[in-house]
Amino acid sequence: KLFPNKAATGLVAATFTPLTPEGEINLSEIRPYVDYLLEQQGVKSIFVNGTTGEGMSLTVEERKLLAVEWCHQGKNKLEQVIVHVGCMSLKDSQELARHAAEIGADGISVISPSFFKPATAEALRMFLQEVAAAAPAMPFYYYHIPAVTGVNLRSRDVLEGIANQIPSFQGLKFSGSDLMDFGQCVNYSPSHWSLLYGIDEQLLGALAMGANGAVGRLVSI
Ligand SMILES: CC(=O)N[C@@H]([C@@H](O)[C@H](O)[C@H](O)CO)[C@@H](O)CC(=O)C(=O)O
Repeated sequence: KLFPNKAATGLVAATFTPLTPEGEINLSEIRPYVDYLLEQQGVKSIFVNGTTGEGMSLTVEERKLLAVEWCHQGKNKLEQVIVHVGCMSLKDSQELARHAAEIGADGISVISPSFFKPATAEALRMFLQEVAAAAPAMPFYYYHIPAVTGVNLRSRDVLEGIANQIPSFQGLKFSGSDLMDFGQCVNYSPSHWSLLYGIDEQLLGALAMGANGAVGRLVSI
């Protein structure tokens, strides 16, 4: 099998990015953070450089340093380290995707570009495809978060035929409140995909609809 079924399920912590008082990334906090998540929260998987981690406000270099440290500290301890690699620039996203593969991350995730927004689901799929192709063996998760991106395309439309364009497609991180769209994604998805819900306050509803897990901030603190 080209892509072993290694989808992230259960609780996934959306990690904060530790900073020094001067605003520099503080890598020394990551090891105790991993231990805290495992020992105090019972969380075995993490989602780094996402919304909570303020990935979109960091430089590509900072994101790489963080991804390296999370993977290093999580090795043989965490089940999954998923690295968010979405950027406004396709080339930056591709660079981060390649980097995540090189450092042994377990998956990558990509948010929609949000300054020049894709007008159609097909246009967004093409962007995702180009990023995924830079790291074709990395399990790939589309990250839907319309309140932040302003991209209100239905995830169900984005998923249409996506496995043909992205053979490494592994699932969806759905941080939207439209449970009808989420439910339609559940109905469409093959069983080896993982549908991770991202609004902690609505998690019970999403679990009832078939979510395989959650990516959230409330377990990260
Ligand atoms: C906008 C936002 O930060 N949403 C959070 C939620 O965990 C959110 O903090 C929670 O529902 C509390 O409102 C997660 O979806 C974030 C997340 O998965 C990420 O950091 O990538």
